[in-house]
Amino acid sequence: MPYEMILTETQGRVGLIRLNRPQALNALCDQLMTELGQALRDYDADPAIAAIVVTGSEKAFAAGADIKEMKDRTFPAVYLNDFIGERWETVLEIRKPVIAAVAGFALGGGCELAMMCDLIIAADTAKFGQPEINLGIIPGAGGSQRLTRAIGKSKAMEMILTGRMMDAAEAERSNLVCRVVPAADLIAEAVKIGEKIASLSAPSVAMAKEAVNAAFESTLTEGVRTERRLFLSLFATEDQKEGMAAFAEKRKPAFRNR
Ligand SMILES: CC(C)=CC(=O)SCCNC(=O)CCNC(=O)[C@H](O)C(C)(C)COP(=O)(O)OP(=O)(O)OC[C@H]1O[C@@H](n2cnc3c(N)ncnc32)[C@H](O)[C@@H]1OP(=O)(O)O
Repeated sequence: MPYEMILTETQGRVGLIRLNRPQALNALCDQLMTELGQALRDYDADPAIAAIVVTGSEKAFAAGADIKEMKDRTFPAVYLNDFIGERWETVLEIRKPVIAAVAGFALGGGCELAMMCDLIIAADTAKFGQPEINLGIIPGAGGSQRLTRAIGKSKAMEMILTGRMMDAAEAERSNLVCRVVPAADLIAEAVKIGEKIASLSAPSVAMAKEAVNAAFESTLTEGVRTERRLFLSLFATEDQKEGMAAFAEKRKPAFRNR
């Protein structure tokens, strides 16, 4: 499918999706979110791809939902059309690791999209925020929940109640992002993480993702139970035998994803 608002390219076994609506700072309109969802599904289904990087431009990862598109929507329209749910949560359905590579603004829905990804790597130019309060609304794509779990109640409350932005250094200190890198290195570093993941056993990668996500979606007891079930099931894979044999034999493992 030809895209108008995103660009896709593959680098080795990493699928790169670039939001490409520069005139609106990658504001997340319906068309962009539909295209993003399609590209994510395509890479998820592609056996040649092991990890996905979602990025924006130097100036903006995404400045949020498209305010101009959304401003005249009525309650029945947003409710009946399941605004947000319908298009925004595709990234949560993706089984392969999804890395958000954020430079510039990641605001509102942009910050929420980044937080729906499995990890966020940030350029030193990144700015995160949930400024919806300035528009007379609140976060609607999970920001009040995911930001609070990532950075804690007090800081999340301050950001969401005042609309204050957080720079990259603060985002790293607050555990919102895994790492901050110079802007010029952002894509290369994100792809490097994807390539490292691609070199590992796909079943263990998928189960590691499922186990970490269980920490967000269940109680500690349920999460530990999920981890245990996944951990034990990996002993049914050839890759577990190969990984441990390779360690004992002091050689590199040759994983076959089974
Ligand atoms: C997910 C849900 C449910 C909700 C949301 O996400 S609500 C949106 C939350 N985001 C915001 O409130 C951020 C809005 N944008 C800004 O505050 C500023 O644009 C900025 C601080 C990110 C950057 O300011 P700057 O002065 O550098 O650039 P602008 O001239 O303001 O923007 C350039 C160009 O982009 C258009 N733009 C920016 N953000 C959006 C947006 N979220 N929706 C639609 N359009 C956006 C902006 O209007 C301008 O275009 P025009 O010159 O053609 O008006």
